[in-house]
Amino acid sequence: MFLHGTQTVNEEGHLEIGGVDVTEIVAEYSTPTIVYDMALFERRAKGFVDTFEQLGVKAQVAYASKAFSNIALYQVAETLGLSLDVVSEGELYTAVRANFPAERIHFHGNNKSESELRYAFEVGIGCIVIDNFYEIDLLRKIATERNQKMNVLIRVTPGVEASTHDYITTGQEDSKFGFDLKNGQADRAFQQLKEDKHLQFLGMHCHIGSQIFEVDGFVHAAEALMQKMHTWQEEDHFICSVLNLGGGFGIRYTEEDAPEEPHVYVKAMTEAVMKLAEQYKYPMPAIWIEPGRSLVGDAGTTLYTVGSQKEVPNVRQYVAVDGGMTDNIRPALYDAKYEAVVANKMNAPKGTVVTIAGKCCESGDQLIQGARISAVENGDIIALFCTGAYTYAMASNYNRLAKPAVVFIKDGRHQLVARREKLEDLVRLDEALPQDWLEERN
Ligand SMILES: Cc1ncc(COP(=O)(O)O)c(C=O)c1O
Ligand SMILES: N[C@@H](CCCC[NH3+])C(=O)O
Repeated sequence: MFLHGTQTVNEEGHLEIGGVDVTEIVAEYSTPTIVYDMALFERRAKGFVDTFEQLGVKAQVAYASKAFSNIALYQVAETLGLSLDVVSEGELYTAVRANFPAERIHFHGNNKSESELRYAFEVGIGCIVIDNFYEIDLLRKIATERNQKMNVLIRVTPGVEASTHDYITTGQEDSKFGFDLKNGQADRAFQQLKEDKHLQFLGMHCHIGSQIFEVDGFVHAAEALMQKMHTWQEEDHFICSVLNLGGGFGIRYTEEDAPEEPHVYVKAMTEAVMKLAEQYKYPMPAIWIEPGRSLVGDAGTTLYTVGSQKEVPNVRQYVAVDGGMTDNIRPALYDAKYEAVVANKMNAPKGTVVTIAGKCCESGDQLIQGARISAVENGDIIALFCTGAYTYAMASNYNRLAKPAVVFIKDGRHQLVARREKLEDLVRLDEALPQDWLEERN
C-alpha cells in the first residue's frame, strides 16, 4: 500500500491525513467528502517554484484551475505565489471572488464568448491565450472599443503526439485547440498580432496533453516552439518574451504508474529552451507553466461509507459506496485506475479482490475493479486516493445526487471549503409550472 503526502496510520489503525483521523472528518462532515492534504499541495507548488529559482529563470507557475476550481484553493494558491489559469467566465468569477490578483490570471479556451472576453477586460487580467482567428477578431474589436491594452499569447499545436488517453491529448495537429505550428496557421496569427496597437503579443503557448509520463514529449514541444520563435527572430526581428509550456505532468495513481517527480519535467523543458536560446542568441524568455493535476491530484482523497454488498458467485464481489460517478467520473470516462483502503481498518489483513461500485443507476458506475482491500461491512469507510484533480470539478447531479463536501486539512486542523449540497440545492434551478399550464393539459 502506497500512502501519499502526510498520510499515516494511527494507533487505532485509522488513516490520518495532516494529523487528523479521517473518522473524525466523517463524523463531522459525513460522506462522501473529498479531503485535501494542504501540506502536500504546498509542497508540490513549492517544488515548481523552487525549480525555476534554482535555474535562475524568470517564470510563472499558473495553477490550471480546471482541475479543482474553488475559492479557498485560489486563496492558498495566491499565498504561494502561483498564477492562475482559468478557462471560463465561471472560473474567472471564482478567482475574482477569491480576490486573486487579476494580473496573475491567464485566460484559456477554444471558444471564449464575447461576453467572457469582455469580462476579462473589465477584470483586467494578465493575459489572454488566443486559440483561433475568430478570437483575434473579437479581441481586436473589444480592445479597440475600450481602448485598452491586453497581453496575449497564441496557443499552438506543436505536432507532438503524447501517449495518454485519446480524450486528453491536445498537442497533435488534428486537435480542436490552437493554431497549428506546421501548416502556417501560427505564422498567420503572429503576422496579425505582432504590431497590434492594443494586443501585446508576448509569445506562444502549448499544452500537449494530460497525465503524461515521458519527459521527451515536453522537451520536443519546447524545442519546436523555440525553433518557430527563432524563425520570427530572423525574419521579423521579433523577440517573444514569454514561452508557456502548459501542464500535463503525470501523477502516480496506482503502483503501476511511474511518473517522474513533477519538477523533473519542468527542469528538462527549461534546460532545452536555455540551450536553444544560447544557440540562437535569443534572450531567454520567461517560462510559464500550467500544472493542474500534478498540483492537486495526489493531495485529494475521497472518503465514502460502505453500504450494500453483493456477491456474484464465482464472478465478483461488489462493495457499494455512497457516491460514485457523480463525484468521480474518471473511471467511467477514461477507464482511470485508483487505489483504495478501508480507512478505519488500516491494519486489518487484505481480504479478497472486490469491485467498488457507486450508487448510480449505471452498470458502469464502478470506481475500482479488482481492489484488494480488507473485508468490509456496512458503515466502514473507504478512502480512494489521488482524487484531487478532475473529480469535484467534473462532478454532476446525475440521479439527483448531491455534490460532496470538500475539506482542507493541515497541521491537525480541518476546514470546510465547499459544503455538501442539500436537497434544496438540487431543485434550485427548477421552475414549477403555473397552475393554468397544468389545467390546459387535463
Ligand atoms: C491548456 C491547458 N493547460 C493546462 C492543463 C492542465 O493539465 P494537467 O492537469 O494535466 O496539468 C490543461 C489540461 O489538460 C490544459 O488544457
Ligand atoms: N479531465 C481530464 C483531464 C483533462 C485535462 C484538461 N485539458 C482527466 O481527468 O484526466
